[in-house]
Amino acid sequence: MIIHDWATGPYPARVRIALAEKGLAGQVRFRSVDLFKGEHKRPEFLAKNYSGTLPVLELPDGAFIAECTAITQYLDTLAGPPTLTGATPREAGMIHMMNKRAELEVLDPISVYFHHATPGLGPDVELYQNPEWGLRQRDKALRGMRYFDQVLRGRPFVAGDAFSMADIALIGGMIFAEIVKLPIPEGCDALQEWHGRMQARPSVRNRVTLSG
Ligand SMILES: N[C@@H](CCC(=O)N[C@@H](CS(=O)(=O)O)C(=O)NCC(=O)O)C(=O)O
Repeated sequence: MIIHDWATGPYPARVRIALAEKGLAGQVRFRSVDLFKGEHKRPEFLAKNYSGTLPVLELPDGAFIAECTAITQYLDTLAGPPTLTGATPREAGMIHMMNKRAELEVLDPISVYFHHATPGLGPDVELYQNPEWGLRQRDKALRGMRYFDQVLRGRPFVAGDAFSMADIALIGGMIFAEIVKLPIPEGCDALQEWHGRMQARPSVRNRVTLSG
C-alpha cells in the first residue's frame, strides 16, 4: 500500500499514528505530496482524491481511499489489537461520534483558521482567504478544547476507557494547534494531562519519521 501524504501534517499524522498503533508501518510506502507547491491541487492528484487533500491511501488494486476516518477504519480491519474503532456496536458508535466531534469542534476549525487567518500554505495555494471567518473558527476551536477538557475530567480517553481513533483525531487537533501556536486554554488541566500522555506514546512521538 502507498500513503500519499505530507510527513509533518496534522491530518496525515492521524493515519501515521494509526499505522504505528496497529503495527502496519511495514506494509506501506510513503509518497510525499508538496502542499506548499500546491501539488495536491493538480489534476494528477485530484484524480486520486477529488477533494484535493492529504492523506490518501492507495491500495494494491489501484483503488484510493481518502479521509482519515475512512483510512483508519480500513487499517483497523487489517490487524488485530488494539482495536481503534470499537470492539462492540456501542463502542463503535461512541468512538465514531467522538472522532467526528474532535474533527468538527477542534481539528477542522483550526484548519480553517490556518488557511484563512494566517499565511497558510502561501499565496499561490490560498487563493481565497476570509480572515474574519478564520478568527471565528479559531474561537470555536478554543471552545472545543474546553469541551474536551470537560470530557476528559470524567474518563481517561476521549471515547471511554481505551485509546481509540477518537483520541487520534484530537491529537491531530493538538498538532495543528501547536503549528498555529494556539495554546490550550488556561484551566484545561484534564486536556493538558491527556495531551501529555498522548505525546508519550511512541506512535505519536515517532510519527514524522515513521518508515514504511
Ligand atoms: N477531511 C480530510 C481533511 C484532510 C486535510 O485537510 N488534509 C490537509 C493536510 S495537512 O494540512 O494536515 O498536512 C490538506 O490536504 N490541506 C491542504 C489544503 O487544504 O489545501 C481528512 O480527514 O482526511
